[in-house]
Amino acid sequence: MFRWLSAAIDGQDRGRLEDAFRWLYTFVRPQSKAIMGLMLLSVFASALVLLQPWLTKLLIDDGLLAKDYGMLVTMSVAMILVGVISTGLSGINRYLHTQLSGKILFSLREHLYAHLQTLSPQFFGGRRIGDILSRLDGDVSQIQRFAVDSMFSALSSVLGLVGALVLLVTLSWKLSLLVLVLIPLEILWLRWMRRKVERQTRIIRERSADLSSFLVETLPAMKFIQAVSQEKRESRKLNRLSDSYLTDLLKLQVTEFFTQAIPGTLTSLTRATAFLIGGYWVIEGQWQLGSLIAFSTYLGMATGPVQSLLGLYVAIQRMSVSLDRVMDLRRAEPDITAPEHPAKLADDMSGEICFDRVSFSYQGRSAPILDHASTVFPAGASIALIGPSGVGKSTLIDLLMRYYDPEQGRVLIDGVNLKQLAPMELRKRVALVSQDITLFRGTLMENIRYAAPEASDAQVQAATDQAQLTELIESLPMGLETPLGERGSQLSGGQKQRVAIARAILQKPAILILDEATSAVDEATEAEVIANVNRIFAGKTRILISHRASTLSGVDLRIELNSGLLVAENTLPEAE
Ligand SMILES: Nc1ncnc2c1ncn2[C@@H]1O[C@H](COP(=O)(O)OP(=O)(O)OP(=O)(O)O)[C@@H](O)[C@H]1O
Repeated sequence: MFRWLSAAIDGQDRGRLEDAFRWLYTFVRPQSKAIMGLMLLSVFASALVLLQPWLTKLLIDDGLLAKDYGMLVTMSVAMILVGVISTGLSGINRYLHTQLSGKILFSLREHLYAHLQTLSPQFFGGRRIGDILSRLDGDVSQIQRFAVDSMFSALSSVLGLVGALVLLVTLSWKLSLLVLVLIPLEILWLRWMRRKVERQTRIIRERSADLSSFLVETLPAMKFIQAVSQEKRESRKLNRLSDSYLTDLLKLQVTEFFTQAIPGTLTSLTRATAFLIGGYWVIEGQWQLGSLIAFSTYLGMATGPVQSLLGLYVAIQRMSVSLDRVMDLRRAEPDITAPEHPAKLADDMSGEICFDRVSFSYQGRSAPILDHASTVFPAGASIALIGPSGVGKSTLIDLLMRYYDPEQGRVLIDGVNLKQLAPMELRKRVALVSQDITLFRGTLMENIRYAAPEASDAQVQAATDQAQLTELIESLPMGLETPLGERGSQLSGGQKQRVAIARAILQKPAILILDEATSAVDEATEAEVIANVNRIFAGKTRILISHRASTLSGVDLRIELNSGLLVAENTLPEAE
């Protein structure tokens, strides 16, 4: 089946597509019971649809023309019953269909989201967020529409087609020959058009990704755009993107129109021919009027499914484009993985960090950030990591958090190579407060608890006191329960930093990193925050990165990063 589907699609690597279908099937399989139920319903519904014209034929030929009142009443009642049952079935069908389709759509999206969560910053850095969004939204919906809607419509089409063909032949095998001419012509036409549809669909999906990317990039940056008075420029950009989307959409519409219109016209021609020949037979008394009317209805019923089955071609082309775009996300491999048997860090770990001849450079950049750099961040000490801007201090922290692995050398915590640890285990023990504070829509309380959802109210209260947040909380209308708005837009830079520090306090890490974490607060508040941090995290390893001398005064050790090397210098007098 997967091979057949892949073979029906042009322009793509078949093996790759077969894999994609197999992957898609893993989401459909768990729903097999619901699918069977819906299939049964479809069989019933199709049978009822096919019954209607036959009842009409009996009503005309055996009731009206034969002047049989009993038959007239029976057929009328039967028609009403069939109509009512059909309506009931279509209601149930719709409900179950939406349920099934929703389940497949959401499990697909949740699976992809979980996969994205395993990917490194390198992946997200190299992609436009709007493009990822468009794949997760539009493309996933397109696949779901195919996996459920098109498949069921294909099933009822096959049932409708077979049933209608049988009844057509029963009514008149001679006139049925017309269908034999019509169907091959339609198939030939659609085969010819499908490559065009596939190409244009791909373009449309890309245009839609361009639009999403534009909105995702510019909406959060609106304040900056206003500040530099570039609103018109962005509006023009949106206008250009919309224009090119519309142009390509219209091209696709025209192609799709002709793809469907030619078979439609052929059907009308066939129908007219059937009326001409059949009508002649009725006038000549060789055929009955009811049979002619039923024949014409069944002809429509036979060509309708042929069209929708062939329209399935178009749906497959559209879906294969989306499937490939989604699989592109699925195929992205996580750079950082947990080893099969990960090591554990002791509960009372000391927090010593060792860089052992570590080399690292970013892809596409020639200058290495670290070049056989070695040093030890002693356990329980407060250490200033210093170096000029852009030298690689944050990168070093990324290596320590294992967002990247070194090209050479090892990073060790308590003597354990980070590569032997599950990233989650490591990151639970290291709290990082960086320059960019991530806050989510939700209350202040929820944001502070983000890294330690199990923390009690009293613990949150204590953490906010230690992070100098008391005054802010008192000024907020609902205290800790105040909603923060999109990405904490109601807080100042310094307040955000203190929220992040409270968060880190609750995480109870063995190692704390403050990467420019207090740069946005005034020196007096900073001194207080740092004094508190030193008190709360006494005995834990603390790494401070700052360009402010005051932040770094009073540390136990300074480690300088320069030209890819790490050099440690003691700041305290040697102990006796
Ligand atoms: N994802 C990336 N891909 C390629 N190059 C990068 C990436 N991130 C950072 N760099 C480059 O690596 C170098 C080190 O950046 P990093 O942010 O680690 O410096 P830093 O010492 O923390 O700087 P600052 O003190 O200004 O915060 C810079 O030259 C930067 O341009």
